[in-house]
Amino acid sequence: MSTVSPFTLLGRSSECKARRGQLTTLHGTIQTPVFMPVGTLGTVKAMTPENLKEIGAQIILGNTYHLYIRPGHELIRRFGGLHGFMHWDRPILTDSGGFQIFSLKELAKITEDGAAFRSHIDGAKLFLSPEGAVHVQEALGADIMMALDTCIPYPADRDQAIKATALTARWAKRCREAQSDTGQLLFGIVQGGMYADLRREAIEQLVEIGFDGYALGGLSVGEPKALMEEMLDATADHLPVDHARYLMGVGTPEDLVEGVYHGIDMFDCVMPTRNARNGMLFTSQGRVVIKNACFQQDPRPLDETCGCYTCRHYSRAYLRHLFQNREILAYQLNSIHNLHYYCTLMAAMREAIQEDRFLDFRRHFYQQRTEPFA
Ligand SMILES: CNc1nc2c(CC[C@H]3O[C@@H](OC)[C@H](O)[C@@H]3OC)c3nc(N)[nH]c(=O)c3cc2[nH]1
Repeated sequence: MSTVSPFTLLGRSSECKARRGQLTTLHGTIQTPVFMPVGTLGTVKAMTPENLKEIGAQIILGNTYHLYIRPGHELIRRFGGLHGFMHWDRPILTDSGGFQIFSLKELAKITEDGAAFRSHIDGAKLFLSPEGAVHVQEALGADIMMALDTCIPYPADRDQAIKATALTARWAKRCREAQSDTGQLLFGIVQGGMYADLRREAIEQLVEIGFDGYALGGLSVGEPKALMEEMLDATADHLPVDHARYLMGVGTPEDLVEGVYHGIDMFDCVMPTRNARNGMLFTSQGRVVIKNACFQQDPRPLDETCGCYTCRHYSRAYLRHLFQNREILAYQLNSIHNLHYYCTLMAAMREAIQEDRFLDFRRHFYQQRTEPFA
């Protein structure tokens, strides 16, 4: 497989580990740090591809497990892969399903060969080997594929973490060897539970195999924030400096700022879209719970400093009215705003790193907030 890294380091903060880079894929080059909206089932919920481009989304996520179960990767292949199927012509990253299979608990049986599980939809017996997970993602046409891993739950004892991390490394090698020569990128996933030494060992094993980028998995799985930060601080800069670093499933706006501070390049999280549908909106001053009665006659936009379509055209009173009536437009307008907030936050961090003023940016980011996000 290609040994030249598709990631280029463009700049680093002189005061911390924050870095600015770009990642070249078959469907274009991504400026990092970057937030990736989650589109598990081949759609970022309530958003059209045009909405996504307007809010600045560079790359979106899909999920192998879910798409493999329904509608199936062969159908999607026939429709031009995920790009053709969902009318998205920019990069797509697909997660391998390691997390979903781990979430199935007793519904999944993990062996050396792979993961046997029952469909959460109709109970059908299914199986995903590391090779199969790669072939499904090749059929989906993902620009960035993820190795099939076993995500370690929190808490997990050291012996359990050792076993799962070793299996993940053996599966990673099989994934790398199963790849066809399509130019699609493959990232390895670092496990190791909450044991920094196991994580550093896992990094060495994955770097030995050689991947196009490296993800920190097994975090944001219910551990205390301080523990996630401890793992980040102990491992992020043990990842190869000339490869992209992806922190899976993270996080709140604060998590993104702290992740960039620790040298992470890529993030994904369902929070902006899921919270949008629950009426929890992110603003530069902190969160707005739109159903609160205090917004009933509030003529102001969600965020006076925001330039998104929602903030340019609608009042808090109207957004509250839509949400209270469970109007479909509520989910669309709220999702546009929250994803615009996340993508704009990332663009501001890219600029701050470029101008070597990231710590100032980080201080100002916290000063502005009237209350921390959940
Ligand atoms: C939320 N916290 C979190 N997410 C995580 C995900 C993505 C979830 C996947 O599931 C859906 O989001 C819930 C999305 O589909 C996402 O991939 C696109 C992980 N994926 C893998 N393969 N391995 C991990 O160790 C892992 C850890 C996570 N921690």
